[in-house]
Amino acid sequence: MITMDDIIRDEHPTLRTVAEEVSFPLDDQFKNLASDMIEFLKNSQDEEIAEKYDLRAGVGIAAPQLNISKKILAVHIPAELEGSEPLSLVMINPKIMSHSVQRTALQDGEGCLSVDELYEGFVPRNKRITVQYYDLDGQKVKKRFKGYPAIVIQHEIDHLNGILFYDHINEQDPFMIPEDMDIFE
Ligand SMILES: O=CN(O)C[C@@H](CC1CCCC1)C(=O)N1NCCC[C@H]1C(=O)Nc1ccccn1
Ligand code: NI
Repeated sequence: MITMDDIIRDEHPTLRTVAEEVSFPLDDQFKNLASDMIEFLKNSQDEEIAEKYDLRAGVGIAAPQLNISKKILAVHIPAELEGSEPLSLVMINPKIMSHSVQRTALQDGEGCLSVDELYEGFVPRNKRITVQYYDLDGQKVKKRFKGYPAIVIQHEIDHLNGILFYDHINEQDPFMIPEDMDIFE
């Protein structure tokens, strides 16, 4: 099972590396990795398991955070989460095909399981995105996302491109709200 010891932390070079596309048919190792990633997110959201294995609750994880520089990400947003639809999926070779001009940012900013320091400030994200990706069976999928799921997916796709959330925070005024951005409560 994946624990916090498997998650690399900032300054590790893999976090700043553009990950490689995965080829199909998918090796079993990547199928196993994908299910391990989803299992980690579920475990991290389970109070007892998280307590037992000292897991930090997470709603998304990308393979580079496990020092695997491949374009694989997992998202697991629980049904109980206020203000979001539930979402549980694995994306392989994801690409944002189009997005809204309108942007949004989480009211409390963002954190990252690979970043132990706190970076305060709004992280501007596209409000709506259309993502093309492959599922574990190699099926090509094209799907639109908005709201909290769209924010999580953008945070994870950033990891595949060596980008960390604080790269997006305005240095002069971390809490500035540009004209085209709203705050996601
Ligand atoms: O790349 C992936 N990561 O770095 C894990 C991150 C991904 C999210 C950060 C902002 C958008 C995606 C993550 O999940 N967090 N960031 C650090 C600590 C908190 C934790 C979190 O938001 N947890 C959570 C939220 C709601 C319900 C349950 N748990
Ligand atoms: Ni992260």
